[in-house]
Amino acid sequence: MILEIFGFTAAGGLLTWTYLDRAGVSDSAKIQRIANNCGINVKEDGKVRTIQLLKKRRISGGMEYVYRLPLGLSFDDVRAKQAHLEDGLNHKRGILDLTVDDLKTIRIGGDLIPQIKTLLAGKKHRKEIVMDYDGTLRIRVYAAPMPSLVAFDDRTIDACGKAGGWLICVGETREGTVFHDFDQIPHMVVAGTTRYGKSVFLKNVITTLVTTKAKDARFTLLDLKGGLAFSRFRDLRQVETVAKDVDESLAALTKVHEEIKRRQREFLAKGYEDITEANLKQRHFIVIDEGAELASAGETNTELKRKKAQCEHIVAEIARIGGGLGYRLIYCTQYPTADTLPRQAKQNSNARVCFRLETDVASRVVLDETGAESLPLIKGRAIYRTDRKLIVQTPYIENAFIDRTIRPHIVIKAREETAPNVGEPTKENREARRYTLDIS
Ligand SMILES: Nc1ncnc2c1ncn2[C@@H]1O[C@H](COP(=O)(O)OP(=O)(O)OP(=O)(O)O)[C@@H](O)[C@H]1O
Repeated sequence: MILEIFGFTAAGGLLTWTYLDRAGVSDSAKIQRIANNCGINVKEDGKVRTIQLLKKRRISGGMEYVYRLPLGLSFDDVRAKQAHLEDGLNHKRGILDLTVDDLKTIRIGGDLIPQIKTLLAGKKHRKEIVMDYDGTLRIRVYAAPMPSLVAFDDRTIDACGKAGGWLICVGETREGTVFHDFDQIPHMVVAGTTRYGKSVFLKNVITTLVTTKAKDARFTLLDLKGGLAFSRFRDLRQVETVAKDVDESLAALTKVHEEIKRRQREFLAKGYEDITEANLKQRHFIVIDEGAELASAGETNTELKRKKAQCEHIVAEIARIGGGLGYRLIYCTQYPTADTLPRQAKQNSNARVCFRLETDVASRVVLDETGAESLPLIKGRAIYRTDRKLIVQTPYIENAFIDRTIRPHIVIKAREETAPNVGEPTKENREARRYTLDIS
């Protein structure tokens, strides 16, 4: 039960509540007033014109208001005032999400005021708004915020497995769970400022696919943040490499590139158009975190610059031709700029998962529009952009859960201790490569 109150007064130990069932009416009037007061308007022929309400409807968890924008006002102008709209809608008002069971916890014989204060403290919500523009301005007002924590558990993996395809769970929206199918959209860009959930999201993806596609998934993991985030996956049967620096990344990418070229020749010779026609079940994921470390622009060391440029070239090739051949690129960065997000990777990645970013410029680099800079300061909150744009709370996966889940897939691997050279083995690098048996 959602009770909306205009405030409560405690008089003589009694609490007076005003119950309201016409939130929609008052919110539309408020939006109009806030719009006028905070400058969501333009002047035309001496008259002030603002947004004009066309219609409204109930939606799950709130109301949607549809407006016509006056000529000369852009969606960005309105979005810049999102905080004004939200604060205005929450002015002197709170939403209490109380259940009958909550009320039953109050001990009538006890001191009522402290009990009620404690109960209300945990139950007060702010209204949240979400805005969209599709020729008309849509403002959705939700009575309660989205969940700020969604747990990743066995049910998350089961839901992906049961649905078939190469599904992973992107997160929860207000309307339900959103999945991404890597066979429908092969490549993905993941971006977001530090500590908002990129690595956790990548771990969600790997853990899911290792479990649901145990036989067919393969991974090349480039962990340029020092190898810490992906090291737990190192000994999985499905994992080819965990590269930790530019040299190791170049070696791993070169190997993938050679495979791609080989497969391309094979498909050409056999007349297959793509992986589906070739009826190959295997998919090879190349996961790069942090992509900016491979950017050659700005690198002052000549040798390193050359290696990074080679890496960039291969990443672009994977993005351009890899999809149809069964290769999937997941490119992750916290510093999205034209230099750190290669054009081919971006153009060929029709899925973007974008956590909060510092600026609207960075948001445009990733999403081609602003928005990521105004996501709330909530870890795991992201925009999932395909042909549509959804705000999701990505699931939080615990390392202990990952370790338990992937344990059956761990194998004994011969680990290469040094791989100084890339490409065809020479006498020197054959000698330099030694292997140790790693028993985990
Ligand atoms: N989906 C989530 N739900 C709730 N909390 C999360 C979620 N994802 C991440 N967090 C929290 O945020 C912390 C940082 O997450 P993560 O390591 O994924 O950040 P990151 O974006 O990869 O940061 P960096 O770029 O600095 O490596 C986690 O340790 C966890 O506490």
